[in-house]
Amino acid sequence: MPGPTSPVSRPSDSISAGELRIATRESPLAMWQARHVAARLAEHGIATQLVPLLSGGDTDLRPIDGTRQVGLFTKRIQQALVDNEADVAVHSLKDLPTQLDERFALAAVPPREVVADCLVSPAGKTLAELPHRARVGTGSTRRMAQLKSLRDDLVVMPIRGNVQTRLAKLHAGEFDAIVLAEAGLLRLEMDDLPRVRFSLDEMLPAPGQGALGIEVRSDDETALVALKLLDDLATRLAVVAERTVLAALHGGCLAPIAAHGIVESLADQAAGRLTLTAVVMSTDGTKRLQETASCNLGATDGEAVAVQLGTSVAEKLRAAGAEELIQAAR
Ligand SMILES: NCc1[nH]cc(CCC(=O)O)c1CC(=O)O
Repeated sequence: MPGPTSPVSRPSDSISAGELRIATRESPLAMWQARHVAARLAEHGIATQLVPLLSGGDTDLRPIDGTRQVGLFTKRIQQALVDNEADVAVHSLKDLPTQLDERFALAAVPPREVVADCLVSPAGKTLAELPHRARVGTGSTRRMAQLKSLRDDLVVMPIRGNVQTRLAKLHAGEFDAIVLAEAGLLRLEMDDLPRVRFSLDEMLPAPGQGALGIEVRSDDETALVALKLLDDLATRLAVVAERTVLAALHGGCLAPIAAHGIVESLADQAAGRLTLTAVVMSTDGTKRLQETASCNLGATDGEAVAVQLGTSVAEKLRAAGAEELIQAAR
């Protein structure tokens, strides 16, 4: 233990000079996320450089783990870590497959801001205000199922593309409304876009929604120490629990599975508590399985507790018939 006169050692003192290279795709959301991480690191005196990666072309398709279905959004920037073109990969955690690659460490999960989904329509209507048989755009079975259970007259239609593309389709009149993660809109500085936030009871979010996940090479101590500065334990434990449900039910990002974790009183270790709610639905919204469970965090390894909680919630959902609903949605 250092004596009272020793200088206080801050983690950033041990980071050697040199810029950390942050890989980013060129979409506006990806660029915002990379710049956000650069700004947070700058607050700790850590210099960075953005490495924009061209999207499209063969490089996008190089499989890094043998599978092509999962991780479409995340692979290109992971490849930049493997090729040593960059040191830091910033993801929307929602897009990061639950099966993590051992070559990378999830070095930081920064504080989550807005977790909820919202309904976006030209006049900012609530779901109840939309006309009979309104056309609502979403590509997500999770959102489709919850929309149908709220209003079974709605015509839920598939929509693709990035946030800007979806908004353009809405404003071209292809849909009466669309559902988006509010976090994405806020990151894109669309604060003034007419929208109505769903409550968590109406529309439980996707595992990891609204959070970022930052990967570095597992053996890159410099990057690990630097990114650790941005890690928020409460958010990390919540998303670990949420993602454990998805993994345990073999859900993948296309399954009608929602999960939301929340940590209370983390500062007071003895009272810290993690609560997890997860939902599995039929895509037509008529069947809904829901489980909620809590655990004390105590002084134990929080992540192990979060995994246990996620596993036990997934087990209860499975016992209630979750896998049948997930299979049927494929
Ligand atoms: N799959 C696309 C995607 N990935 C992350 C976000 C938004 C930000 C987030 O959820 O963290 C979005 C758009 C959306 O779902 O509306």
